[in-house]
Amino acid sequence: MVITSKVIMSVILIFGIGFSLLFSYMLYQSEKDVIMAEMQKDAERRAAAFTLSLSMKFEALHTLTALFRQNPDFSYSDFKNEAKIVLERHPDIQALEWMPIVRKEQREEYEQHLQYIHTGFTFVELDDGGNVIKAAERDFYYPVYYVEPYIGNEVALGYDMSTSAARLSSIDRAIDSGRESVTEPLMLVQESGSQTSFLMFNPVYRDGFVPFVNHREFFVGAVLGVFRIGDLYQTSEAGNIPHDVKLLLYDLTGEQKTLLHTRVHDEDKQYIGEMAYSVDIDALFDRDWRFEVFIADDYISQRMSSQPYIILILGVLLVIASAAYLDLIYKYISLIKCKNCDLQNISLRDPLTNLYNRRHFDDVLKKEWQRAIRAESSISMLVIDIDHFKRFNDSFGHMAGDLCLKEVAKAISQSMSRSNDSVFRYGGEEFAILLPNTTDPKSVAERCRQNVEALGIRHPDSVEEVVTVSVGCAFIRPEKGDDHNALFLEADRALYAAKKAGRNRVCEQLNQKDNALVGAIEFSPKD
Ligand SMILES: Nc1nc2c(ncn2[C@@H]2O[C@H](COP(=O)(O)OP(=O)(O)OP(=O)(O)O)[C@@H](O)[C@H]2O)c(=O)[nH]1
Repeated sequence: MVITSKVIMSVILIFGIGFSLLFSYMLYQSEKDVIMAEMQKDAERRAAAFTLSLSMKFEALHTLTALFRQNPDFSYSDFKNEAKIVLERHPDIQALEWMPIVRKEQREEYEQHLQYIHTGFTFVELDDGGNVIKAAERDFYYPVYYVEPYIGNEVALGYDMSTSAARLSSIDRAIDSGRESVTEPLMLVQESGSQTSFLMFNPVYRDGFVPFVNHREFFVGAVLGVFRIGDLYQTSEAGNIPHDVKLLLYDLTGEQKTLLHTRVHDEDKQYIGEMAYSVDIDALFDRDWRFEVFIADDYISQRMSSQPYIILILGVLLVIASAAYLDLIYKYISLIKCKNCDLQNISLRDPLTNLYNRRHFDDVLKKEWQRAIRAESSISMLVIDIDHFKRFNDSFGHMAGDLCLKEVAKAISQSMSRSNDSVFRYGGEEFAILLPNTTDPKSVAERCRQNVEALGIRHPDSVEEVVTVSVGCAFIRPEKGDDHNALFLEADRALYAAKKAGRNRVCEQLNQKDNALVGAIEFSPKD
């Protein structure tokens, strides 16, 4: 199979561009992986910062709780002083509160006790419409008794937490476990905006110890911290997020997934719906919180370097340049080959008639001779000579003689019907024709003779008054060891016979070994 330059070029282009694409895609992927890994590291760092910030606030709450555990009869002013110190360091805590357990019979005493600071103080609850009303009578109360800062949390003072299921379940957990407990996300009674909050209860027992059993019997109250999630989020390092990242904080405790807070820098951006990364917050005791990170559509493209594209463009250009260069080389080589062919062709042809020359005749005869031996086929030869050409030259001059030679050559060439028949200018006004695989050269010879005569080139010194040719032909089925010159000699002998018989005729030398007619001469129908 001959592989053309176009096929090679196509293969180079397809593979080269394919490899460039593959390589730049791999580079793109690895850069993308690095960007995603950095995003994950960043999310983890923010989650860690948020966790640390929460832990520090809880730690501060513990300090305040410790004071109550030492002295459960801590006064309001002592509480305010201690709480102020904590709040100075943690201004993002919404409020610090003391919530005693008050039995039915103690309610009046408790209410009166605080009325000297807050006139008209009473235990309160919310009605179905969310209005603050006086707390109904019940066996015991969990009222917000001390609150700091008071400003901004006025509504919370006296609020009976036992009326809120979310708060009550957290208080119960704290009492029974002797440990701090965090509520589910809820709306504060003092909330003026739409932020979600949570409370943290630190239980305090009589004598300051956490009892082994009967926790409820010894429970005297709880120190609690009130936290607005948005404020915590904003003040921690987690709040400072890049433009193209959206951070969502969820509570996953139980079966529900509750959105606690969203942090987004640029609301107008389009964020990919699928979560890019999530990281758990593990500072919240019995609650499972999680950050989920979403990235903008252009998050990766904006961080991506132009390297993969440069590699792709350079790769494609290099491949195209290589293919073009190769194409040039191919063209150059074929040009040289062509020139060589032309030169070779020139060296094989006769410049006057453009027929093959004598040198080439010898080569072709040897080859055809061998081929005929191998194929056990016949080979025929015609030898054609213009009649009285000397006279023609003498009458019309050498130049007219040349023109006549050209016309005769053309007429002879056009008499050939097979593509593998070859016409040669054997020398002077003599032509030789090789007819491979042919046993009847006489018909071709006769056609040549007639075609030349039909040219009608005027020849006053010829019998027919036009230029004619005499043709000698022969055929042979050569065998190994036979001399290839024999065929020409036989045809030439026939030509001699044709000349001798009066010219303008075909004469065949019957030379077949099979029918033993060697040496016999047979003339064309002209005679
Ligand atoms: N114009 C021209 N004449 C040529 C060329 N080659 C050979 N001749 C002439 O052809 C003539 C051949 O003459 P002869 O060999 O005597 O044969 P003839 O005159 O054709 O006579 P017969 O062959 O016996 O019919 C010579 O005069 C050559 O000069 C050529 O290339 N151009």
